[in-house]
Amino acid sequence: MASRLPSTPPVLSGFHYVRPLGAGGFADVFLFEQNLPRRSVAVKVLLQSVVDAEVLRMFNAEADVMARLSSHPSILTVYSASISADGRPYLVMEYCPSGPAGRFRRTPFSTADALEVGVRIASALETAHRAGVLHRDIKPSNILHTAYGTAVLSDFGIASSLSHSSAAELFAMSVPWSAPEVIEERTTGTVSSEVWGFGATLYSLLAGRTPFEPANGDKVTTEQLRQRIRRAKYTPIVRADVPASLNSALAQMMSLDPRKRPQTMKDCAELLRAVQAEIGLTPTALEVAVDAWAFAGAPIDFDNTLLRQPIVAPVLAEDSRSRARARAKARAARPREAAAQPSDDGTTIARVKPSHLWLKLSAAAAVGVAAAVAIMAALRAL
Ligand SMILES: Nc1ncnc2c1ncn2[C@@H]1O[C@H](COP(=O)(O)OP(=O)(O)OP(=O)(O)O)[C@@H](O)[C@H]1O
Repeated sequence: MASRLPSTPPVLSGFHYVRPLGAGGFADVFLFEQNLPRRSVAVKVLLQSVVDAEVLRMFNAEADVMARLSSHPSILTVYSASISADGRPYLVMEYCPSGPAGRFRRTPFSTADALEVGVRIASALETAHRAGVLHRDIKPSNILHTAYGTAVLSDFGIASSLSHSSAAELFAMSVPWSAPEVIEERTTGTVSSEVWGFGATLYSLLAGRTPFEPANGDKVTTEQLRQRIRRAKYTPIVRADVPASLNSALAQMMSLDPRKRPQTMKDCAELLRAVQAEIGLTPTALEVAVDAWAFAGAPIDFDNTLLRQPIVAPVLAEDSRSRARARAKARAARPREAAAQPSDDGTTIARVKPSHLWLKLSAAAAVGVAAAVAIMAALRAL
């Protein structure tokens, strides 16, 4: 959390301000009460002082990425995004009462809890990767717990495209959880560097310290920490309830050579699920979006720097009248007697609609009655 006072909460129509929740590098997060539907929401507001084209680009990308991904059960839900009356872009999100960030140093996670969180977050990341998105900032403070106690991945503030855009030029990192190749600025992010960040995060939750801090509690400078990460010497977590297989999985995720790490987040999840099975736990379900979803929709534009707001579409009377005319014209042009439908094997089946049948019967009856009247009149005239 940033060591500064939170900015003034924005005045938002339809929401009541409650209290500050936290502060990051670019934004403050406040608890608000939404009026309709009534619910508590977390509102992330960009700091006025940092709003420039690059920050707007990151904000737009975060809003779009989270909206695209937040139907995943382990990704924080975003409800809406807009701009406050005083010009600050904001995101309205699901409120999460807690997260591991504050407590993992005091109370490390049990192996069972860490494995469950691990499989959930690995599923979320695998889904993001399949949608072409890299998170690029995996760390304990970006995992939150929902009101129902489940872990969700948050803060896609520096996310970028897997297929690279100008966002990929940006080097951004949280050193204790960053891969050696990111620390050395050889890459801005890859699936392999995410695997490292994920392993380092899981290690932190279990060990109560980040993986390259000295185990004896000695303090190190950021530069010393960078050097230790560059050497990537894995220190096993010595705890009775942490099996060798879990240390081995974490060591693989934090291999110096990216080619020796698990190749996907799904592979990471499977390693953790195998540990769960080994120690008698029911493996946590792997929730990964199907490909049909991952490839649906336009790709996210990571370069958009516009000040965007929701638009209320005007409904023009003239427009709706001309659309009604067009609909009537289309109806008139439709064939009267038959509606054709292709069947599965390509055969076209024509059905006569019952209403048309009724019209035909009525017409036939009318013709019959008229003929009878004419015959009667002719007979009378004789
Ligand atoms: N949905 C939420 N519900 C509750 N608290 C939240 C929520 N989102 C963020 N917070 C709190 O606000 C703090 C700031 O969040 P933010 O996403 O700006 O970034 P950060 O990861 O802490 O910082 P940075 O992005 O600079 O690394 C978080 O650490 C967390 O305590």
